[in-house]
Amino acid sequence: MYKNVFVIDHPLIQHKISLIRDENTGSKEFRELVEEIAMLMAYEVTRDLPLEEIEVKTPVAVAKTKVIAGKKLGIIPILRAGLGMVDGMLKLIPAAKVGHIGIYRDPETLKPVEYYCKLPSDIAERDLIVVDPMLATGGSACAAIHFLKERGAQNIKLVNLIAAPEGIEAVHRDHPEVPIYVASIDQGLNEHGYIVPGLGDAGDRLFGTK
Ligand SMILES: O=P(O)(O)OC[C@H]1O[C@H](OP(=O)(O)OP(=O)(O)O)[C@H](O)[C@@H]1O
Ligand SMILES: O=c1cc[nH]c(=O)[nH]1
Ligand SMILES: [Mg+2]
Repeated sequence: MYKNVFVIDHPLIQHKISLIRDENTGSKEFRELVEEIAMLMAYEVTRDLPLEEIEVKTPVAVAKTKVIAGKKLGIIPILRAGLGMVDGMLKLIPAAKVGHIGIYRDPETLKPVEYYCKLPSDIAERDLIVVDPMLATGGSACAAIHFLKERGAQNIKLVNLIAAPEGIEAVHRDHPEVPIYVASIDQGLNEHGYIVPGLGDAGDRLFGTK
């Protein structure tokens, strides 16, 4: 439907997305599920990593076999809610470095407000995976990607669990080359800028606030 958007419809991911949508799912289970979904999504998001051939001596013979070709990766969670996806991603790509960008959405204006940034020093040489469970208006993701580009990042992917069409369109408008990986594209936004049906406030549900 959208160009450069990958909806990951694996049954395990879809099942777990249904569980985190449920308002009766508590913080402990919500956190565990977000981590698991992030790990499963990492499998798809890393599908295009380049390989190189090496030789490995097995107990029987020398095998010509493949390993990932030394790509440097970075995982960039948008705080707070993006933190919930980091450990799941790191389980599959443990050598990745992690850079944090703190952004919250002003509840009145819905505009992103930046409050923290700590990135690996070689950010410009890394392929970056920006993670945040929710893509609503797209303001936070667009700001984070803009911030990374200002610091030299050239190869950026965005990974969200649930996206609204408005957010996808905003990212496409501002950063058309950035592929977006999502588990669901929902109906849209309500008058408070929440994704419908969505799952509510991902940060609050992860950390038990509000
Ligand atoms: O696409 P947008 O309209 O910008 O909305 C999405 C943002 O809103 C949420 O963060 P929130 O502002 O609730 O901060 P938090 O993670 O600290 O709870 C979410 O985790 C995204 O970062
Ligand atoms: O539905 C939404 C929208 C923005 N942020 C969230 O956590 N949830
Ligand atoms: Mg929040």
